[in-house]
Amino acid sequence: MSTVMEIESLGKKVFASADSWLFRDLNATISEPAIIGILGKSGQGKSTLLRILGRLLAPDHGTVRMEQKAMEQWPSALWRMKMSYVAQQATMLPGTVEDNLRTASMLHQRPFDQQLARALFEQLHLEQVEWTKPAQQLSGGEKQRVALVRTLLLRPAVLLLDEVTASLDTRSKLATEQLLVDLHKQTGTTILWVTHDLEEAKNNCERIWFMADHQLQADMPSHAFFQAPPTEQARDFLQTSLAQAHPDAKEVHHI
Ligand SMILES: Nc1ncnc2c1ncn2[C@@H]1O[C@H](COP(=O)(O)OP(=O)(O)OP(=O)(O)O)[C@@H](O)[C@H]1O
Repeated sequence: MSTVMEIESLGKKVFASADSWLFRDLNATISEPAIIGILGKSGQGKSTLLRILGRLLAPDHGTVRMEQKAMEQWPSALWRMKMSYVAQQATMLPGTVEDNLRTASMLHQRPFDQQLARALFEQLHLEQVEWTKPAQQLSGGEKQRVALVRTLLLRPAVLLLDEVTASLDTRSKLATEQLLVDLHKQTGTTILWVTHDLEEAKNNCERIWFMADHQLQADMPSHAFFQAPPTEQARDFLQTSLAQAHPDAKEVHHI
């Protein structure tokens, strides 16, 4: 099987700054389909990385290869269909829920798979949502899940998820996590999953990428990362995140 993705010396400068890098010299190879959690403090460039991978932003250095072909050699629409970004703040297109579902497929010249859309709605507890409803009237959590379904209908090889469970209640969050894990198992979809929820990363991700100090500091199996965080920043990050999640705990070693 060919490599899923290679990231080569990728860099992005801080806005309008000639020599300050948000991250630089980022290298990683995803040699087989996986669910990878991307962790790091706020402002490390996790969303920016996903947006570059999804070709919504250009890098200032380096490139990304998919199927051994550099991103510049791909038509951008085809790249975006194969490697698709789902934003934290879901943006609904004008029109109804059904318009939203159909438009994404239409734009990418894919037949609209109504059966799959219905099945995904059911799995994500969206079956009560009328397809004739104006999409702008959905709640934040409904928009987030509809945006995910809209993207899944394109059957991307790589899903780039930016805190997609952040505005969901527990039941919807667990259903979404289960759907993503099942999808990976059944179809071999690779998932790059930015999250601030350590339990979510620990329970669902096989590998962890940890971003700190303008670099990808760790790329390792999830259990190893949580059991023995490899750098001081990683240890601090886990301690701080756990202390925030469990303010009553006296001392937290690792989860
Ligand atoms: N297009 C861009 N070019 C350069 N810098 C950017 C760009 N977009 C965002 N930034 C800056 O990069 C920094 C990191 O933003 P980003 O949202 O990628 O971090 P993050 O790690 O995902 O943070 P959070 O966990 O809070 O979502 C911010 O200071 C932001 O202003």
